[in-house]
Amino acid sequence: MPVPVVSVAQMRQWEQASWSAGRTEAAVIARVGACLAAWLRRHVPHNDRILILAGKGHNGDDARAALPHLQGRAVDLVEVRDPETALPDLERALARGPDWILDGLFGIGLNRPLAEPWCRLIERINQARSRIVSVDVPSGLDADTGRPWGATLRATCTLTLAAPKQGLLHPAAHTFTGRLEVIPDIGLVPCPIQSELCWTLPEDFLDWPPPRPVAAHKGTFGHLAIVAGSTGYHGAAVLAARAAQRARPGLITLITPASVYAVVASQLQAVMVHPWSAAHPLPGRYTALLFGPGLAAADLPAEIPATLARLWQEANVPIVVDASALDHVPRGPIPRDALRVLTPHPGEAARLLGTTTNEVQSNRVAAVRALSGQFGGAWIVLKGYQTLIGRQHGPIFVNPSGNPDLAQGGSGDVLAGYLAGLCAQPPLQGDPERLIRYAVWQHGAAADALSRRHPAWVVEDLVRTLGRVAPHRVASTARPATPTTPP
Ligand SMILES: NC(=O)C1=CN([C@@H]2O[C@H](COP(=O)(O)OP(=O)(O)OC[C@H]3O[C@@H](n4cnc5c(N)ncnc54)[C@H](OP(=O)(O)O)[C@@H]3O)[C@@H](O)[C@H]2O)[C@H](O)CC1
Ligand SMILES: [K+]
Repeated sequence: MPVPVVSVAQMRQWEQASWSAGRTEAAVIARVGACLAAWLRRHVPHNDRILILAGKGHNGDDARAALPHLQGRAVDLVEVRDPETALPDLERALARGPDWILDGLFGIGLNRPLAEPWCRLIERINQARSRIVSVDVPSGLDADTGRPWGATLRATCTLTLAAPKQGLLHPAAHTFTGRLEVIPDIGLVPCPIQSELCWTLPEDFLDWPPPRPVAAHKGTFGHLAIVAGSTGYHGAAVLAARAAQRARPGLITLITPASVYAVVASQLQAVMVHPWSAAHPLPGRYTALLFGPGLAAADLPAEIPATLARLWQEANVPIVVDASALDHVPRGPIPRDALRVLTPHPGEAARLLGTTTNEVQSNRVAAVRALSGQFGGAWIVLKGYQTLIGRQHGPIFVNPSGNPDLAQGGSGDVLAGYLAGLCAQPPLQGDPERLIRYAVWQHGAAADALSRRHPAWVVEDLVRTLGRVAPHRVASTARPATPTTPP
């Protein structure tokens, strides 16, 4: 189950509900400590030195509770109840050159500006060349607003507990949180809070996609039609088709303008390729359609935008629209019960909304709502850091996977192809929300798996890795799943 994004007040409410139901603080803190240690054992090389900073509140208790689970590791603990008296101990510990710092100075209990000695201490820690892993919240950050209370630790990674705090998702907070990860199960009662924003967890996909029936054949898994590519952009069509293959629909047909037919067709084998013709039956026998990517050249056949506009308003099959094809989607109502998905990046979203990229980025949730509202309640995948998935009404899901190595031409084509390849499969069409969330998560998780192995990967590597990352439970003691070696 995805977890809600919560305010500090809501987190306190959840805490109180847990204590009222008989859960104890001591048990929760012990569990948090074990989870933090599990994360450190998984990510910190064995000979690296770890410094634990334990503050005066429960955030400090959490960090301290990791210690018993880190036997055999080089660990120092510094208690920081007062910034001035703790400074000599801190300096001694920093002189030992910790590779990692577990930050348990302040969590959601920080409720007023930090005095000068605290700010100096925090800046001193920032200057050390250690990777900082913050417990729950980077110390110094207001967990509601995402703004510093004077000074804030700059974490490489923030392990937030039970649910993300709303301030951590604020653009102003990103430089302090580093990569945001959620440790969902810390022993509280089931979350009593509902929220507009929900955070996708890898474990949401432990049982998804469902196993294939033993007697299934390629007809069981549908037939995707991709209309993509044009002069100068033929590679986008090839990438989308190859990524669609990784989703494993029964069949894929790629329809591409005659000007690039030969070059596109020569790069694909299992995918059937046809030159564009207005006479090609659409939706015909297809179980989903993808329009875009690469439909961008000035000499694009005029019937392609017209066909997209007609099908968008009439066809009963799922339609995914990406990249330059977004400009040809008609506003207004869409057929009831037919899946429609738009996958803009922030620049495309801004163009569709008649605003600026900065405006979109400053309130991404509002951009999703507005776009979906304009396009008949279609699903919107607003790409970028923490991709958002949602519609005009209902929950909006934040995707946790992916990293800056995805910022390269073609990665969007790959997402569109993979997503459409899943949309084409009748056994998966009954749960569009999970389908879209899975496609986005898998795309980011494949990038994360590649980046763990070597940073200089390219989009072609992404296509090979897509679909191979097995979802795992966060902060279990097991190692995270890594993809099998691409062929
Ligand atoms: N939410 C949960 O269900 C659980 C959270 N846990 C962890 O606990 C912290 C929150 O712990 P808490 O003890 O409430 O507060 P902190 O540890 O964040 O802060 C410690 C104290 O610091 C004081 N404070 C506040 N502002 C300042 C300031 N500007 N300068 C100096 N000191 C400040 C404040 O005490 P005061 O009496 O001085 O106001 C705080 O109490 C949460 O983030 C999780 O890590 C547990 O795991 C249990 C479950
Ligand atoms: K912290």
